[in-house]
Amino acid sequence: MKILKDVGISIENGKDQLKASAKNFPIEVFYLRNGDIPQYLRDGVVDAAIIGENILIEKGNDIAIVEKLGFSTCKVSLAVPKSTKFKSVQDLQGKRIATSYPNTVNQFLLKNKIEAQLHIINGSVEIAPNIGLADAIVDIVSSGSTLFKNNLKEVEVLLNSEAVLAVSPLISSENQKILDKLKFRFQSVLKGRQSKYILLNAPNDKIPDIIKVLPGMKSPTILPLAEVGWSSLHSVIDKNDFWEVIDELKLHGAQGILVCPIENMVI
Ligand SMILES: Nc1ncnc2c1ncn2[C@@H]1O[C@H](COP(=O)(O)OP(=O)(O)OP(=O)(O)O)[C@@H](O)[C@H]1O
Ligand SMILES: O=P(O)(O)OC[C@H]1O[C@H](OP(=O)(O)OP(=O)(O)O)[C@H](O)[C@@H]1O
Ligand SMILES: [Mg+2]
Repeated sequence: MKILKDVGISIENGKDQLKASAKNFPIEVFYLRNGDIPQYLRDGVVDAAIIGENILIEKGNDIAIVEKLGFSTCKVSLAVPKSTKFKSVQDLQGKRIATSYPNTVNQFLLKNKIEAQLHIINGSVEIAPNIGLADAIVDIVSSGSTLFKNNLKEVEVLLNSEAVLAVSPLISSENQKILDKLKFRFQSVLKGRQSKYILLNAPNDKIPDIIKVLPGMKSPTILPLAEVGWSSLHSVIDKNDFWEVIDELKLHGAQGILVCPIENMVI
């Protein structure tokens, strides 16, 4: 809902309403059960969906991903009780594994030539070893606190997941055009989230060194300050390089450094 809001699409949905229209963009939004979405896409009931990649891997291998969206990141992991001496995945031979992700687990077992017994359950998977239902589990791990609370330890990551925009194979060319517009807006917001706008003041003789640290989208903007011999530089930096860049800029004589968030970045 936040990414839709950030791309300027406002959804009019009353309390607990499962179908809503956008006020200012030609889409309808359905709030559907996560695990049902791959089938809705396959059948063309919906043209596109925002869904966890882990669910597509489990139930919708045939469905194309349009864009990775960078939120709801999690792993699908194998975990065993803390007290279990676990050396390698071969220790799973003949063991019982509880999971809501049977296809993902079966593929993993096949790849590792392991024969194990699967217990498919829909939720509260982490409790399975404690109630004697299984020797190991495969489930979503994010912070790891659910594993910790249930005395389990993660021993293998089967896959990494994040929210994605997925498309129905039956989408019409008319609706594909709308989806392309949506994808473009998502990309602009995601690039913006990844970047910061930076402004700083520097003596003119330091500008060549500073430009090397600040490549920007094309090249930095340089504006003269009222004080002779000084300029203001504006540029865009990657959020992840932020602190290293600031340290280098200071070394090169930059002053009055301002860093601002970017709402949208259209390249
Ligand atoms: N703790 C978490 N941290 C990050 N992402 C998560 C977490 N739990 C779930 N997700 C992501 O969100 C998606 C939906 O979560 P989950 O499967 O828990 O749905 P749910 O709301 O419990 O739905 P359902 O009731 O249909 O099972 C998951 O497929 C996964 O991609
Ligand atoms: O590593 P953590 O940060 O603890 O997150 C992982 C937990 O989050 C999800 O459960 P959720 O709270 O969605 O409950 P659910 O079982 O009802 O889906 C998932 O099924 C794990 O149990
Ligand atoms: Mg959940």
